[in-house]
Amino acid sequence: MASIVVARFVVPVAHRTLRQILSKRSIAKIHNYARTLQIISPEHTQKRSYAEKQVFDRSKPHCNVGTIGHVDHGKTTLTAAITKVLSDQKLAQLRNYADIDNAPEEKARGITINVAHIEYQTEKRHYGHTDCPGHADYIKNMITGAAQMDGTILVVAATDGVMPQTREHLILAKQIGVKHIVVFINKVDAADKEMVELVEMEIRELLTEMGFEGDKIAVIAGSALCALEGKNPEIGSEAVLKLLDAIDNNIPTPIRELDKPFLLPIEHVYSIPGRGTVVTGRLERGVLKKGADCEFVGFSKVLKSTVTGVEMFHKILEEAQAGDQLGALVRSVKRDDIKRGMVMAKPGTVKGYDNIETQVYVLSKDEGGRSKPFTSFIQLQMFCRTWDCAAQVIVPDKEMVMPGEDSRLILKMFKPMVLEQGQRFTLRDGSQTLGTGVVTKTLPMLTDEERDSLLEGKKAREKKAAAGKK
Ligand SMILES: Nc1nc2c(ncn2[C@@H]2O[C@H](COP(=O)(O)OP(=O)(O)OP(=O)(O)O)[C@@H](O)[C@H]2O)c(=O)[nH]1
Ligand SMILES: [Mg+2]
Repeated sequence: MASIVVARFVVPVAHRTLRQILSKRSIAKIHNYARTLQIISPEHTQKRSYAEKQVFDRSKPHCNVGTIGHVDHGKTTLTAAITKVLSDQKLAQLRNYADIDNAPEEKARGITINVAHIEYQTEKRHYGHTDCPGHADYIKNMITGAAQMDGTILVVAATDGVMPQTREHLILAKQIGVKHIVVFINKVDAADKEMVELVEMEIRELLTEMGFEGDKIAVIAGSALCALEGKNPEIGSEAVLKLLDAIDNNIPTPIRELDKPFLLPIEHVYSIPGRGTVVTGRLERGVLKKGADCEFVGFSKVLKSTVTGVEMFHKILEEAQAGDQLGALVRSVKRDDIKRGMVMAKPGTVKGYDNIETQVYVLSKDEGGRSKPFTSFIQLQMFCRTWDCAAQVIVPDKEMVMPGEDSRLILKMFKPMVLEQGQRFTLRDGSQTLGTGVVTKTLPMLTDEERDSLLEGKKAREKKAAAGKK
């Protein structure tokens, strides 16, 4: 006991000193370890996010946006300018350029993501804004889900026009499912009017080429630097306000999870004598009511049933809402018919897939990933919601994928599982996490021959491994 008390006092101090020496990843590990030993309270490590939560204004709808675009086109300057213009109206706290670029300490599940998260409000909405310093960080961020943008601000400098990364960022945004874009043509203080018009035409053409509505997308021209420095209001602060207005009106507020059909990833299944089968889990979305028809989907199965009771902490509920940890009593299905990893959903709203296209960020060695590249036909374990399933990987665009790189991958799964576009998952290779990804497309189901060949390949590998052991 005494040692725990001493440790509670010593560790936070030691932590500060250690921080200067150790990498962020090792600190995260130490935190986890210390928390397991109960010598650091979760509050100690989460102090900052609690403070942030207190100021979170729930009276306005929330929307996540961010700045993308070619290097040096002014993404960070624009981010700072937005906070400057809104701070004049008491709707944001001013964040200087240096503040934003010096805040690379965000972490998501042990992966360090060098982005700055900024908060501001307009009259209409509350915003979370992600400014990504560089190309690789932006991609990693989008894929790992740390920045799930509901819409994005594409920044293009009038002095340069469309550049390779403008195009590349747009392709990625589209691939990952960002549907709403507004454009800010920046640096108009340094370009003439014809040039600005030309750049606007060029952007609209590019957007159309990429499958966006190029003619309709809002394009605002201005100067982030002027707005930040409080000069030339017509191209400075006024342009930024116009941009914010375009964001308010062109990026729809995402549908709240409560409005969607219910979905419960199953964690456990129990058989309760005299009552029947109960499934438990955290309701991912929607509202679950007693009496609702439901469907169990996963591991090649689809079973229909009805929810006859909903309970939370052993108390009966009329309905559960997204986020609730619940137990649901279901009619006429046996315990052995259902298993962890299946999904209980409103009938007809989800489907099993075994062939999907994904965008995956492969962890570098420093981030805990593998040190060697991999090629097609590697077999990995895919973890998603409460399930995991073996999958064979096809690398469609290149010879091999290096650690630290992102890549399009086709995953052929051994069993059809519930998957949706935009769903995040993790890929593991034995006990090592290889990468994290997002489902970008579901593809036609595997044929019987394809599935047989997957299984044969698995058997052959197992045989080889067994022979190796002997
Ligand atoms: N003339 C002029 N310069 C600008 C304007 N906005 C930004 N700049 C300058 O452009 C340079 C790059 O700006 P940043 O905001 O760092 O660009 P970025 O897009 O965030 O760059 P990366 O994060 O490195 O991709 C800086 O020197 C800015 O001062 C503008 O409106 N006019
Ligand atoms: Mg920047």
